[in-house]
Amino acid sequence: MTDTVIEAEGLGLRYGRKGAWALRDCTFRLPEGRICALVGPNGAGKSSLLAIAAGLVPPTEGTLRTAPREELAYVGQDKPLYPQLTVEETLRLGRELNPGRWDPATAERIADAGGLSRKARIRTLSGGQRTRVALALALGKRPALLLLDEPMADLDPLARHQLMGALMADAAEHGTSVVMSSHILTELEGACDHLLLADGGRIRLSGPIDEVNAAHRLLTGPAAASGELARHTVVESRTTGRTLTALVRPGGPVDSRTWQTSTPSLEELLLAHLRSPDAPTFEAAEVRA
Ligand SMILES: Nc1ncnc2c1ncn2[C@@H]1O[C@H](COP(=O)(O)OP(=O)(O)OP(=O)(O)O)[C@@H](O)[C@H]1O
Repeated sequence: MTDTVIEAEGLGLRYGRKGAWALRDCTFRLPEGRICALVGPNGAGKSSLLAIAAGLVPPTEGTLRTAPREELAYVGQDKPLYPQLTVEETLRLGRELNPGRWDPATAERIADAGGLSRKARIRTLSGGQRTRVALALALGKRPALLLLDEPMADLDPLARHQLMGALMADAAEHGTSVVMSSHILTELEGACDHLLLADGGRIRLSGPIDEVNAAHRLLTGPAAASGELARHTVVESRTTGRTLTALVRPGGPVDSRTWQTSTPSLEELLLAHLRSPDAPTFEAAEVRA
């Protein structure tokens, strides 16, 4: 089994003693070196999970084991930078705070690619420019695990594309594990190789994207044959006139005389799960404990 960079067991979090559970019964494993997409609707618990992994919030119940703090970098939604410092001073601070780890070339490459003046004060930067400086600081730390909470939300499409490319190249070169939450599926598809779907505080899909995809099929066939679906795990099924379309996890061979089958796109797969909150969870064989 590959080494594990995050292992959560029965993880739960509630804010305040009487608050609702933001996370509940989360058990999953993330193998080292993956680029993991953490997706889910608003309020699913993505930020809460990342905050626990970053050591910012203790879980209310259960455990999460991960890399030691000095090997973690976290970029949250509110990028806490010192407004009065310049870009250059901020990077210098990064070096001072991470003795023995700091990689100035990487940090400067990420910051400079945005055309930022190193003399510019943080308070004069736009939201997207601050994001770039925060990512430069995070990558300059040479982390074993990079935790990113909606990192690209305030970047323009060109900057997003460029920064995502730089991030992926850097992670591949150094074998960095990355967990990245986002609502922009196109940003994740192609860039990520591992998936965690959070929904209602639970993890509903977990595993390598290839394996998650391969476990699902989209079936189209006559509505009258709906009884045949009983042998499969049905995530979602919809009937339009006499035609039935279903997203299933096949429990055996699918009869090709009755059903047209195709592999769902990542988006189809995620949307079908989100529309069907009661569909059984899926954990790829590779990440089962
Ligand atoms: N500081 C807080 N105090 C109280 N409740 C909170 C706090 N932060 C989050 N919550 C609650 O915890 C739940 C999970 O929130 P969280 O921010 O982790 O979700 P999310 O998946 O990151 O959402 P989004 O996509 O909107 O950023 C929500 O119901 C939210 O209202």
